[in-house]
Amino acid sequence: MNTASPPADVAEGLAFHYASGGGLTRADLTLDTATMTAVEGPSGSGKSTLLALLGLLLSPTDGSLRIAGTDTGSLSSADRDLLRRRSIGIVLQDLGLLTFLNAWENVAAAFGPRLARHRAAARDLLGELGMEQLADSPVSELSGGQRQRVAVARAAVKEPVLILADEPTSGLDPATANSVMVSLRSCARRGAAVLLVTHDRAVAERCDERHVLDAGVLSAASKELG
Ligand SMILES: Nc1ncnc2c1ncn2[C@@H]1O[C@H](COP(=O)(O)OP(=O)(O)OP(=O)(O)O)[C@@H](O)[C@H]1O
Repeated sequence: MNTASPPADVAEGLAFHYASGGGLTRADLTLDTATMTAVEGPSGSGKSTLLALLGLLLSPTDGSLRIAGTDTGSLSSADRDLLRRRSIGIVLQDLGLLTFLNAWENVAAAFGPRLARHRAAARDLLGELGMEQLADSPVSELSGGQRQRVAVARAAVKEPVLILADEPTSGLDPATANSVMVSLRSCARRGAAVLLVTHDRAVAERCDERHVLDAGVLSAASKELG
């Protein structure tokens, strides 16, 4: 971990209340660069809401959020979009890959429509994530784990300070889940703060920091949890 760098993300008293009454009651969280952090929690505890807040996809009803040194509370919607595009990579559960493009084109698409300009960066990163041989494959022909790694590469290729991953190993067999975790670790080694939400204790245990969400309240995982 690079302790000289300021945190990628600091949330204080972050909260979001849906009209239904559900949501996120309180999250205090610091995400350091080059570090993997897990948030565990049962269904309905607020994991997706937290991820959407950290990804600037939702605006908090309370609390503050600083990303890459910028206080997001005072930003216009255009500036929030800009900060998201520059500083955050998101791997959603529904990966949102473009099925008519191949693997490297999907990664390059993170930069915009001029795919060929970013061919080298996209292929290099896929190579780092163990996907060199599959860079030219249509994503429709890739396995679930391979697609997940393409989505990780797409989130990471612009070298965001923060990478958010929603259940990145969900539905994968242990070997494939391992390859996805290795890919996320590789992103952290490149300097990103990586946050993943998971139901899977074994996945959380591979992270440097662990937090638990319970009924909308985030707290540090106690060491005796393992
Ligand atoms: N769009 C919405 N409108 C109203 N309530 C919502 C909405 N999305 C989520 N909620 C409520 O907010 C709470 C937290 O939901 P959230 O999806 O963040 O939980 P989660 O931990 O991600 O669940 P899961 O693991 O099942 O995806 C739940 O009580 C849920 O019913």
